[in-house]
Amino acid sequence: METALPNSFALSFIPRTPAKHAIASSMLCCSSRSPILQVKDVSYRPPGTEVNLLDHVSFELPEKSLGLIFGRSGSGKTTLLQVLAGLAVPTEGVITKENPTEDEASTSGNTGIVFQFPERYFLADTVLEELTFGLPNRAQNPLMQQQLYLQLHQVALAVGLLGISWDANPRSLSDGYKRRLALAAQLVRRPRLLLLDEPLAGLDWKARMDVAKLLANLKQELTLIVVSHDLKELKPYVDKAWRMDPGGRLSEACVPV
Ligand SMILES: Nc1ncnc2c1ncn2[C@@H]1O[C@H](COP(=O)(O)OP(=O)(O)OP(=O)(O)O)[C@@H](O)[C@H]1O
Repeated sequence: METALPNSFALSFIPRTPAKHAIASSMLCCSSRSPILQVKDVSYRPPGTEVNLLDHVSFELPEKSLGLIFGRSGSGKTTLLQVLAGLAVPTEGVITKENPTEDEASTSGNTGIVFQFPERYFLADTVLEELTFGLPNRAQNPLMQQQLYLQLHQVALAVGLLGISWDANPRSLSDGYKRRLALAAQLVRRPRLLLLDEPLAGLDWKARMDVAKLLANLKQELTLIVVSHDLKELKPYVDKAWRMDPGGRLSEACVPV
């Protein structure tokens, strides 16, 4: 079933530049852009423990690029994403994120995180509710409501969700669409930096290729850090890559495939 949107919304929708043919930027090209994220000497030790899970991690990432973090299981990749998202506080070091300008201000800070297997945590019974869960209630204000619809449409277009009904139960979608929905639920909040933990995990071949291309397209609009073991699929779109070694030591590296 086609996605139903109010006519007033359809008329007011002005599409963004189509993001169909994203080209992986070279590292040289990226280095001329200003960093949106700078991480300096960050270490992390969980409260009440003696073990450092991150050991003096330093790196920076230019805006509108895709950074990949790979490495052995248990080396600290997810821990780094949690620290970058503000879910854990570094024991040492500094994380600097470029502030959004006023008109770009997001609804929930400028960093989004998509956890591994995000569809396991769907909260709502319809696609629309899942996308808008936790957003401020705009029902009483027609202008804000229209802005929300515009935002939803742009996001649905960007992640390829327009072919499904807003009323569908998120759990009834295919695995690929579930992953798109989870991604869209973050994008609706308009992050400038999006962190993704194993975005291709558990997907079949076709869905993996689709989601990898989708991430490449998204970097025309925002900056992405992806933790993944799926190097082959992501390599064509990676601008910068780092290897995490056991003990939470991060170093810049080429993608080894
Ligand atoms: N709160 C905690 N206290 C102590 N150790 C922890 C805590 N959280 C995670 N760890 C340990 O820290 C290490 C790093 O975990 P993390 O999940 O960041 O690794 P990872 O590289 O993402 O692994 P995977 O690729 O398997 O997802 C693991 O050995 C894990 O058991």
